[in-house]
Amino acid sequence: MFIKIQLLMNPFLQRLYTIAQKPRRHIIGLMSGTSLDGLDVALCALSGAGAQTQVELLHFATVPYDAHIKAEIRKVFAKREIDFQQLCLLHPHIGILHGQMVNACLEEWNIPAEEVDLVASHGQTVYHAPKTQHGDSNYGNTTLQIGDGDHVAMTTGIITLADFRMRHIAAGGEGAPLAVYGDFFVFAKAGQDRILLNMGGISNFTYLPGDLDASKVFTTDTGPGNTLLDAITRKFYPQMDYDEDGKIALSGQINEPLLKALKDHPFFTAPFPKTTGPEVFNLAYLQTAQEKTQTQNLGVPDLLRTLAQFSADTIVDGIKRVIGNQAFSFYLSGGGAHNPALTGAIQAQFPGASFQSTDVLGIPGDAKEAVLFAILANEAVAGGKTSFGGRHKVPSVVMGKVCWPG
Ligand SMILES: Nc1ncnc2c1ncn2[C@@H]1O[C@H](COP(=O)(O)OP(=O)(O)OP(=O)(O)O)[C@@H](O)[C@H]1O
Ligand SMILES: CC(=O)N[C@H]1[C@@H]2OC[C@@H](O2)[C@@H](O)[C@@H]1O[C@H](C)C(=O)O
Repeated sequence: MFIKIQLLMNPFLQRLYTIAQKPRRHIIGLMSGTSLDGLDVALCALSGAGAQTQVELLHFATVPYDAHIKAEIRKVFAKREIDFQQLCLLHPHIGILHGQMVNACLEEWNIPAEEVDLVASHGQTVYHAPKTQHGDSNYGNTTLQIGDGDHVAMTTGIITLADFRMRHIAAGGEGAPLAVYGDFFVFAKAGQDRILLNMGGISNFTYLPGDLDASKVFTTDTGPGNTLLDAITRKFYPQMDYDEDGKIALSGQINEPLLKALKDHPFFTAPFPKTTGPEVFNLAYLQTAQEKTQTQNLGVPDLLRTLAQFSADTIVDGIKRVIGNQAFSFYLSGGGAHNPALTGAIQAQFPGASFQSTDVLGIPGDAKEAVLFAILANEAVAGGKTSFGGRHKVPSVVMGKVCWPG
């Protein structure tokens, strides 16, 4: 006599269980960063987990935000005071929009949704407030990403992992930078001390020691990347999103008093690792520094050149103070890697170091952050065993909440 034991399991949980056991998973990583340029969509094939992770980027696209949605997001972006209804409206709306953008990419790439195991959705950061920044001793670290994961899952029909940063905070981190996990799993190389430098709206770097010791891996934000450069470009040239190839900046001169005033903020003297955002480094911040130095009438080229030097100097200072002045191998990513006003000013301060894009490591610099979220989702379902040495700011946790597509 046979007794049929039927496991009572949510079929989606069963699907996830199967996905976790697959030797190779197809995961779409989504990132919409602080520059608000659009949604980065990276379809990756992943196998292994932890330091054995293998990732192959199959397809990548940046789906641009139209002017309307950019303006809608800006209403609630990095501001202390907002219309709360606007925030609530945008939360599911962006989830649906991101889901639709994924569907459009899959159609374009001629890939049925059934061939994708997971979507890993970062969402849109609207407010980032580590304790060191908000300063209220009654409260801890916090950050808010909108673009609800359930709506991404329902729109795509694909199990979605979302809201990655909260778990990092719950485990003692500041919610950023998360890049360290993907960087260590995929880009660490025995015998080579590497710096992975990402210059998006905000800049961060990961140090990967050549001895591959996870407890020595280090990551931090350093301050602005492009955020102030973009804000000034948009202010004076409303038809431009950014100073392409740093052309305007490179035609200007550095204003030393303004540069000094810009660096005069407690973020830069606070201990590492740390994180920040456009909540601090915005046009009001620049205006205060200009008022202090009476440089309100500075021409746009000089302003941009000074801002590029400000980003570069604070990146260099962070690396030199935390890791040292060795002849590292630098691998650049993020849109700032395309700006010679920024990269030139950094390279000049590390003579003898090698500078390349992460493209040479197989992951294009523009795709790296979206790929990171695919790696984090892979780790959430199939990994979770790497110890980063009990440091609370690099907690040894897996991240991402599971959202079912039905
Ligand atoms: N050719 C270029 N010349 C100069 N700057 C560029 C160029 N291409 C991109 N950028 C800069 O890169 C920015 C976009 O970078 P990226 O997409 O890495 O930022 P993000 O992911 O939105 O930000 P974050 O990583 O802080 O969340 C643009 O807004 C612009 O400032
Ligand atoms: C809160 C937030 O969205 N921060 C972003 C931003 O963009 C760069 C820097 O600031 C980094 O800290 C982070 O993103 C990347 C993906 C990270 O967490 O590593």
